[in-house]
Amino acid sequence: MPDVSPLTAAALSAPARAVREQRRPGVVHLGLGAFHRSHQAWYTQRAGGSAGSVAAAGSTGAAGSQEPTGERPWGIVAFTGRRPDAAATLAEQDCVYTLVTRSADGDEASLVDAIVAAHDGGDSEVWRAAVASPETAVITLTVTEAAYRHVDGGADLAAPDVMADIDALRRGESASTVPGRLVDGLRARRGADAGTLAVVSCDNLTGNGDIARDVVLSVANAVDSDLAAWIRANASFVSSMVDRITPATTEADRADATRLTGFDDRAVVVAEPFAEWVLSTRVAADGPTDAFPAGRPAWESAGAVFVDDLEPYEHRKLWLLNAGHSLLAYLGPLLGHETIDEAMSDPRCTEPLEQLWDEAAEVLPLPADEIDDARAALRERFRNPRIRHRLRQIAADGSVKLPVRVVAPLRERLARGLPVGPGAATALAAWHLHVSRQADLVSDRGAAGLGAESSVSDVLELLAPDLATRPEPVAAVEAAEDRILRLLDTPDRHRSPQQQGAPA
Ligand SMILES: NC(=O)c1ccc[n+]([C@@H]2O[C@H](COP(=O)([O-])OP(=O)(O)OC[C@H]3O[C@@H](n4cnc5c(N)ncnc54)[C@H](O)[C@@H]3O)[C@@H](O)[C@H]2O)c1
Ligand SMILES: O=P(O)(O)OC[C@@H](O)[C@@H](O)[C@H](O)[C@H](O)CO
Repeated sequence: MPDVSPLTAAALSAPARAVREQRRPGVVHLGLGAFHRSHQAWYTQRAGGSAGSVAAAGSTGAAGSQEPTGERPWGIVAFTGRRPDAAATLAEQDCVYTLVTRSADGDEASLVDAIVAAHDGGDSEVWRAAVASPETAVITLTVTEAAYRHVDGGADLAAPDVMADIDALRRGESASTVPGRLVDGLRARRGADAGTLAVVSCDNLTGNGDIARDVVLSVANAVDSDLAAWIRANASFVSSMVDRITPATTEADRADATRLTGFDDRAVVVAEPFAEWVLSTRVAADGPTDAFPAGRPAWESAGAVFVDDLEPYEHRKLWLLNAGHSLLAYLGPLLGHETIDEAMSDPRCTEPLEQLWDEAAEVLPLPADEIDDARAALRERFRNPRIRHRLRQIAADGSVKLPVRVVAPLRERLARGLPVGPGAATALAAWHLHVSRQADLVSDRGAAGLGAESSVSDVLELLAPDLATRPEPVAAVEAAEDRILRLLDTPDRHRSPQQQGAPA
């Protein structure tokens, strides 16, 4: 390989460097993972300022293409969720990183420079100062579904770490959970009299802004009711539907990026070309009257859409894309597959996938042609052979994901007198087999009680207690489980001899 230099801000073109110097640190982000870098940071970059193009030879594109608007371009102060590593890595390269946009035909690399600072989320002093800064107008979140610690109507106040946070916050000390950290930051903002702001959730949950609000207010109430009242009046909580398939980065991805740019980048992110962001403008009756009371980047100029009623968009995405992902993530490994595209080449996976989509389509509040288009696009996106999206990554935390992706549309069907359907039943049965028979693959503390002896009723009790005593769902999932077990016993041309002996 020709000369490879470490990636720093010096790699940016002169106009991009000029834009970067003007960036206003108005967005604070919590959860500095792959998805934030491929999605919100990319939208923010494209929303204002000039291109973040690569100055060096070998570049193949620019992350931003907007002309300067006259307003200062926005910048992001990003915090890791759990470990400091990602912040340290990014900070070492001036927070500039490569986005590899990977289509079925090839890769395009661009540099993203919208992040202006990266910090360890455990550094509570820096976190408080960032949230309390009068320049901060928006907090965005990508912390995973499980991190909200959500139970009906609020945070799980009986969970030991949430209880510990409440005690710590009462003593004026820092918190460790996401709801606790948000309360800690917002208390500092109240203390600084820095005024209103918006909290935007970008995690795969229905009504994710409402969930963020509920968990924050419940923890704040337990700490200090005046603080809760201040947060209610000053912080808007914005729900958003986010979409861009972004697998965890591998060493091979890093090498690909280096080949394209000539830089050694330790914070590369790879994503599909498709991207969607739909944000709700609806506000709570007792909160700020504007969803973004302190302003925001012009994300719409980068393709984001603002709507009053988000529900159809989030249901489309969660009940088709994410439900399909979860079905494949549990069924696929049982059949010897490792990635989404591998599972998509196996009719034993695609048949229940299409059934799952048929079932969701019947209760989606959208025109049939829109649903057909979305399904056609998903087939193509899932089949992209160059996006190696590992089923194991998607499988994590099924106990939190399945209620949102699979149980919610199923409940909607039952409410309308429709049958359970084999697609949803297969997803739930495959999850049961995954957690009860593939312990080495399971990463889900919510599923800890489901061992080899667990039954379908136990599964439903955990995911959907209201369905656990109803004969139809139990029978449908049991029948689906039998079907999967028969598949596992049947030699198939899709399975290598090694795989044929594996699961059971
Ligand atoms: N990757 C995608 O394709 C994609 C697409 C749409 C939405 N999302 C949403 O973004 C989330 C993150 O995805 P990612 O690809 O960036 O994952 P990632 O593993 O790269 O990053 C996850 C981030 O969340 C933080 N985190 C995890 N658990 C936490 C906890 N308990 N408390 C605080 N922080 C915690 C981690 O520290 C990390 O910063 C997903 O869970 C999903 O809700 C991801
Ligand atoms: O990121 P998670 O863990 O919520 O879910 C895994 C995937 O289903 C998800 O990341 C999708 O790739 C994404 O939602 C596509 O926009």
